[in-house]
Amino acid sequence: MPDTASHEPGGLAVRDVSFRYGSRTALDGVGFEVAPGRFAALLGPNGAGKSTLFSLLTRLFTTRDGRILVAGHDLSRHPRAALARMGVVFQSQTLDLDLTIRQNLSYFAALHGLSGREAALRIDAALERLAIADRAGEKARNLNGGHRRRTEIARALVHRPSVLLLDEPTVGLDAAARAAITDHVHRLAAEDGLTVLWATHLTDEVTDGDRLVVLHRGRVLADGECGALRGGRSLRDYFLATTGADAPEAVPGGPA
Ligand SMILES: Nc1ncnc2c1ncn2[C@@H]1O[C@H](COP(=O)(O)OP(=O)(O)OP(=O)(O)O)[C@@H](O)[C@H]1O
Repeated sequence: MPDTASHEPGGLAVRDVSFRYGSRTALDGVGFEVAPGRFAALLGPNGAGKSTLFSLLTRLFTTRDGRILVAGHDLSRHPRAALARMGVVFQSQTLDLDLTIRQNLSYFAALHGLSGREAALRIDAALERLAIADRAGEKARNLNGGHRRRTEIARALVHRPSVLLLDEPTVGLDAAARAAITDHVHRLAAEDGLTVLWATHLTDEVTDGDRLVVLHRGRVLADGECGALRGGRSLRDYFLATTGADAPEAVPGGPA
């Protein structure tokens, strides 16, 4: 049985965060909060600043402008405590293709100080949760893109984070795999209480009950429940009207 009651509650808060690359402003006073157990979509066109924000959230970059709180822990003052509560799925693929699925997760568990029976139980639970337990003994190289992504999500859950960050996690996947992964991660929030921040430029990955943060040219243009924000319009039309940017939303056969 997957261990689903394992995620301590804890939300995410981004407060007045700014970042510049030299003279170029990439983020300008960005602020939003994601309540514990909510799925939040960070929707923005290319160049909006999503990857820059993810780099700040994961401490690849740091800034003095603004604050980030992960499950109540200030990322710049208590980075270890904050990062320990965070799971991350990066945009580019980060599995060791020559290792099995289980080995990839075991290696990651060891980095978090987990080994033996405890690590094995957690790995089993995470693989079950992403419905890839039956592939555990296979080398990552033999998996398709969708299953590799699921493995990365499972790996991000092994240390039982309360906040899960995903940076455009469906890039390069076909419509069916995209729908499956979008659905899996929505369920992690709804059923397991995980706080999720899902960066995307695809409007069909966002559902009406999701928290929606629209980022454009480094600023938050809208923040609220998706269904309420879009009203009678499609999300794509709402997004176009809000940003003036084009959104390559629906891939035929993609998530509803
Ligand atoms: N290393 C860098 N040096 C200078 N400017 C950069 C650098 N990285 C990003 N930028 C600029 O910062 C802004 C935000 O870029 P960022 O990559 O964060 O956006 P994004 O929303 O993630 O877009 P994409 O989906 O294309 O990755 C853009 O104007 C981009 O050109």
